[in-house]
Amino acid sequence: MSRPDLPIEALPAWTLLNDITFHDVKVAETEESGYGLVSERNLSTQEETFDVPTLITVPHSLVLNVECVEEYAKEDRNFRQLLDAAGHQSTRGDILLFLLVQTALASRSSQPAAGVSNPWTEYLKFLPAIIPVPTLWTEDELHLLRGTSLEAAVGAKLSALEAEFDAVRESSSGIPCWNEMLWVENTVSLGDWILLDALYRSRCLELPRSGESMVPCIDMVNHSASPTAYYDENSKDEVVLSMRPGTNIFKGQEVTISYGDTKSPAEMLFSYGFIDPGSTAQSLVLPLEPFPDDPLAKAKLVAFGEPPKIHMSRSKDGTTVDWKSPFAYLMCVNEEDGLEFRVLQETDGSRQLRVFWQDQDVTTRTTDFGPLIQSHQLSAILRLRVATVIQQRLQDQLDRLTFSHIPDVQPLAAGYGNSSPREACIEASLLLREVERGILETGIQSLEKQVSAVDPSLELMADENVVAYLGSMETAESDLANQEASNEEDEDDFS
Ligand SMILES: C[S@@+](CC[C@H](N)C(=O)[O-])C[C@H]1O[C@@H](n2cnc3c(N)ncnc32)[C@H](O)[C@@H]1O
Repeated sequence: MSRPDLPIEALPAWTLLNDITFHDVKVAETEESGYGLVSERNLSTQEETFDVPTLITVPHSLVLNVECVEEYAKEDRNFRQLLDAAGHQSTRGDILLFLLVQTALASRSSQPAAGVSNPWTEYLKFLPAIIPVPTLWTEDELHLLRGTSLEAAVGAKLSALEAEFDAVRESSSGIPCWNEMLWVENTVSLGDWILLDALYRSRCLELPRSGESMVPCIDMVNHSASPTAYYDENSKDEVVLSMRPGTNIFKGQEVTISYGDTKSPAEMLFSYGFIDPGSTAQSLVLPLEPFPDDPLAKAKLVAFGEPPKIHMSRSKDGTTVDWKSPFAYLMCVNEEDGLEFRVLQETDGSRQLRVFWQDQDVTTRTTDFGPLIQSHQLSAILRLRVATVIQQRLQDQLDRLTFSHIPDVQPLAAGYGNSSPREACIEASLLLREVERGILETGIQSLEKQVSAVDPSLELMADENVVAYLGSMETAESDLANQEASNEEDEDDFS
């Protein structure tokens, strides 16, 4: 669907009509980040002040959150049917349905069969049609992410978006007006759904009272590691953008906020389409899979209840990596260690999977196996298993990152319609690869120290149970070797 654009010069008229006030700032084209907010005069605030200047005020009625979607459904009976059939599962899902309908309305020149226009119908026309997040990258650009944590994440997201769109299509096909407008006339496609998801992800805010929301005009403010403004809700529930205390903004300078300083580079790229090295946390999240030959793998996944992951974060000085992976502990314990699954029949006939650890019901504590194994007699061995699993997973990821073939790319020259990756995608992916490689290498080194048998002072290897366990393994191995040697002798005899 082609969404008609409105020039940014028309935004002041739209804001006036909708009671949004701008004080000494305007939305304008920036050099590198699309539209942004620019100061129209020199502004400054004292360090210790509560009386900070307000730059933008947006009425509560324009805040697009789950209540706003509900209110809209009260005015529009047809949308109510669509929301009841395909919505009410998440704030994001309801807002996407609302945006889908507004986009469909905005793209129609004739009187629509369904849907009631509201301020968002027009506002959407000011928003960019090109959003640099990886779910909207081309095939060639996605190849640049091979071996990074985003490789699997972007693929999984695209599959999830396709499934979501199919579900909306399916559940609304029985409602005549939406069936005609959305599906028979093919007014919207999967591509539109992916674009709306990207718009939502890159522009939604977490407000203190209104929760997850989109706010017109505040969503025109770009990010900086040294932000000069922040958003909040005032006593009238209006959303306000205010200057930070102790800042100076010169005439013509961009006003910025922080999109958060605890997000990983992958998260920044995934949500916003850029990485700011000055404000990202040195962290990395990798998916983890149970051992393929573990007969309890399925039960462990069901009992764990969420996708297994490894979270890693590197210290500020870059020398150590901390990791967390509650599933890795569950993954590494077995029946002989005291793990048991039982299926219990409830009085209402339903069946429930229960998890037992050393005869204690720990069904509600499956993410706690780290602490749970502490009291086990072979706790050090179990921790050694876990450390080895994590180390191997990091090594596999590092190998994939190192050996995945990155095409020798030439950036897309402006104005040329070829399929080469865009320069911003190349730069962002190279930065992501560099950061993730550093975290993986440091993580592997930290784990190597833990599991290394070379340094006897190290915690795991110094544990007497581990030494005894490895000693028994060595004896078993040498018994096996002796047995094989004597078999060979036998074979020699036969020959
Ligand atoms: C909330 S919107 C801000 C307004 C946006 N620039 C526009 O043209 O509508 C967030 C998007 O702005 C861009 N952006 C914001 N801050 C940026 C930065 N520091 N560097 C690069 N792009 C940035 C990214 O494309 C991001 O997805």
